[in-house]
Amino acid sequence: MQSRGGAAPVITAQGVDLTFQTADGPVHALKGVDLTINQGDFVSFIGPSGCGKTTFLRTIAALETPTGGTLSVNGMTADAARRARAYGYVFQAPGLYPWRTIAGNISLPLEIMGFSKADRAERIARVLELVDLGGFGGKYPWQLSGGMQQRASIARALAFDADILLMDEPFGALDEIVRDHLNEALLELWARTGKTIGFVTHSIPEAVFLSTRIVVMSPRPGRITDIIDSPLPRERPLEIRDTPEFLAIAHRVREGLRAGHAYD
Ligand SMILES: Nc1ncnc2c1ncn2[C@@H]1O[C@H](COP(=O)(O)OP(=O)(O)OP(=O)(O)O)[C@@H](O)[C@H]1O
Repeated sequence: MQSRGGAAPVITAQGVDLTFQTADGPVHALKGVDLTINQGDFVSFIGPSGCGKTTFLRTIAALETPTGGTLSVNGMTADAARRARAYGYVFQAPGLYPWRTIAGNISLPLEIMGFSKADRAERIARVLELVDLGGFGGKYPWQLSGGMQQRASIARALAFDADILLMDEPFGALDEIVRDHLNEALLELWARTGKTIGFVTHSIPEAVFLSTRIVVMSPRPGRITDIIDSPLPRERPLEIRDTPEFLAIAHRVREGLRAGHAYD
């Protein structure tokens, strides 16, 4: 098995297939996906558009149902894990309600889940600190920069303290400097909380900088073509991106992407 260092498997996919039936015929979004994600792993999914990255993340979150294979999340079916609120999900766009303050946005899922007012206040304060937005709870989304809004959406996903965080290209729309800053902040948050993270990205440096494992995918059908266990230490300053070790992993990812790319 792929279990390493004694860490428990949290997400296990075996032969996962997902075929969408469309008016133009079947689309094989995922084909024979085998993957084990262990407790505390930071796993990035990288690959060209249409290789099934988002579909796989959505399948883990039970937002899509596989048409074949088995998938287990925290020892349950993905659907049971969703009902047990096993994960927080961060979408590509922050998706904050403009008529609610930042604290009000973070509060919303907690209200739906029935947390008491005092418990909500305590959780909101804690997650705002975690994403470095202490003091911004009373602001409205439009009063914050894009990077701050995305941090607020991460805080919302963290507020009910699930062990798993699923993030679908959360920093894709941000400029490089902001992205660098958020990458560092995310690593810090991951180190502090010990969460298991699944992260979709198009960026090779981002995948290599953040991950303990990099999953390279290829389209038509969407499948895994390489899984790279990173030899980099967990504590990573941005300068690590200039080291030969970093560049060697980036090279392997690039080669994997090139091999699976159809250029059409
Ligand atoms: N609900 C759906 N119905 C039909 N086809 C779908 C649906 N969702 C995704 N697909 C198709 O499945 C394939 C995989 O899509 P997916 O969004 O997972 O790719 P991706 O790797 O995340 O791409 P991107 O990087 O562009 O976000 C694509 O061909 C897409 O068109």
